[in-house]
Amino acid sequence: MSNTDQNTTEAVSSTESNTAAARNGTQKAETGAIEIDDVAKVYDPDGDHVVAVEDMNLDIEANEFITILGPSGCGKSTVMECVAGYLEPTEGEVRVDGTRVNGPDPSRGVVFQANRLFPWLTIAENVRFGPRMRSEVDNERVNGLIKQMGLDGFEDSYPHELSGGMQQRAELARLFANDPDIMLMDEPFSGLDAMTKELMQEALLEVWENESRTVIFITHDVEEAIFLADRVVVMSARPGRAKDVLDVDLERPRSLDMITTDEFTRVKRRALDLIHEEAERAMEQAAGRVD
Ligand SMILES: Nc1ncnc2c1ncn2[C@@H]1O[C@H](COP(=O)(O)OP(=O)(O)OP(=O)(O)O)[C@@H](O)[C@H]1O
Repeated sequence: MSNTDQNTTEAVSSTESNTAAARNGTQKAETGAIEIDDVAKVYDPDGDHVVAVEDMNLDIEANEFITILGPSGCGKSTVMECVAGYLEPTEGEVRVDGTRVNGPDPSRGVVFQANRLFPWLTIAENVRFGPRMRSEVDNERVNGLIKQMGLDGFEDSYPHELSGGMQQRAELARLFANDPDIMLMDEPFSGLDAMTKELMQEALLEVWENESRTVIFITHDVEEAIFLADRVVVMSARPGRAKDVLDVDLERPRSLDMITTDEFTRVKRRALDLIHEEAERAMEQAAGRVD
């Protein structure tokens, strides 16, 4: 084995033991740092040349919870898909723990707005699916996640027998069961009623606070973005880039009554001002008044 191979093997195994220890709650994993480095993405269907994202730069630390806000069509999903490895940037690159992203990887789990549970599998089978594919089923962990998501008693139900909120909770349990270092969530709660959404936010934070991972969470809901995040990224109108990054200086664990604090109000006011500016710019763009 070359020195380089040996070093790499040692680095990987120390990362694995670090991750395992962190999942057992003894320390935080240090994997899952993301660098979005000068990323641009141009879509060119039928020669239309849509510059979706340009000059996008963002460094995210391992275990950070980042939310992304921005006007419709500004490129939020495009950025997330570049991090997931579903899309290749036209310029620049995304690195995870220093390594360039070249395609999808199980260490980066993705959740979309519409849940992707398999309709022909029960809830427990859905949650077990990823670990089973890797021959790594830990029934205690799967049952624990089902319980944490308030789904005990529904293990043998099929997705269509559950409400939308319960299906989305099953989707979260499935995501955590896959044990990704990075969780990429594209408006996962946007179809839910206000009460269910609050319960989902609390459930997500509860599991995340126990088992730190890096999260990028896209939302159009300013309060949701602030309540969940360590930092809120506000993107500019298309072509999207990080217009500003707002620190959320609220202690954890978070509770919903924090939305009345001065800090919450400060961040909310700033976020709304930025979004308003960008929404106006997007409308002027659409009307052909600015580039
Ligand atoms: N496959 C594609 N081909 C052509 N254009 C695309 C494609 N995917 C996205 N776009 C365009 O790129 C821009 C950014 O899209 P994207 O979905 O990333 O934005 P978004 O901020 O996530 O939008 P929303 O908030 O509405 O979900 C939009 O103008 C969109 O129409």
